[in-house]
Amino acid sequence: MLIRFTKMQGAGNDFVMLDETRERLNLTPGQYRFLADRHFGVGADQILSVRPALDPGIDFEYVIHNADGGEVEQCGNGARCFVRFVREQGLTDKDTVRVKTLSGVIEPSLQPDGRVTVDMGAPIFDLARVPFDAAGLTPQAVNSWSKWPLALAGQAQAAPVLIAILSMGNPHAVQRVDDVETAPVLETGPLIEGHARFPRRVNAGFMQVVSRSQIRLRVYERGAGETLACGSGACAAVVAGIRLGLLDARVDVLTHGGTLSIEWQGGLDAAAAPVLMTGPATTVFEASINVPDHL
Ligand SMILES: N[C@H](CCC[C@H](N)C(=O)O)C(=O)O
Repeated sequence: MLIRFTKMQGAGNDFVMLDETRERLNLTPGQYRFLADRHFGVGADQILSVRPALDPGIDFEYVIHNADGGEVEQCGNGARCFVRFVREQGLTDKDTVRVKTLSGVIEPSLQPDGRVTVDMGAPIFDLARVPFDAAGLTPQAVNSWSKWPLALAGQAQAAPVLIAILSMGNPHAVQRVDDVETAPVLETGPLIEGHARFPRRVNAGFMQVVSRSQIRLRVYERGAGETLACGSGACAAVVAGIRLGLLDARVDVLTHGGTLSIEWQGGLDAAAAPVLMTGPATTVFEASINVPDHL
């Protein structure tokens, strides 16, 4: 099947964009994996499909598949690329679009400086909705925020202590490290991602606090491995830092792929405040690829 696609990236988190507004491609998980494959396909962290909205007041639907072929609920960097894509493809003339994903509605907006701001909605702290199975675990209570030691199989080093388990529509487990460059991201990231206490697996964030307005972040993503940036992961890390009293409301998140600016006016008494993320969204190239039919 010959498929036309657009390759995009947001802070180095890269995507294959598919326009399904006129017809569904009905791809299989194996075909999504093929598109994401950096040797046999196009190469991407996620495949993002644009579909017509079915609900009034919603402009588009947005379907996200990780490189492993699994469908997921949210993708922050992808949301920024999404709005640039629908504008460049002439699918809308709006600067702000309302987009429905598996986890709800988000609103990416094109900014005059070329960056894109996304209202990512409010973080979700209810562990059952992350989901996280806390049965038998006793958190180390810190203020009103719990720290969760997470025993990892076969690891000699001490169990990492998660300072935050929350959902940005997709699941995140955040820990604080002294130096992201020496943190065991590739060793413990996969063990956290697939840990049995996360029934739908999890994105594992490693956050280094530089100042009250700057962090460095690496994320071992569910279904994609370590990416150059993770938008929803940046939101989760900043929310965690603010809740612990380590960060102010506006934080620059330095990732290997670029800088994301996150703002959250939430806190212990305003947890329902939305998280705003601003960052780049770039079109790399457009092309077509022949996707094998039986994958
Ligand atoms: N791997 C993530 C999806 C993409 C998240 C990331 N690309 C972002 O920018 O939010 C998950 O399985 O939830």
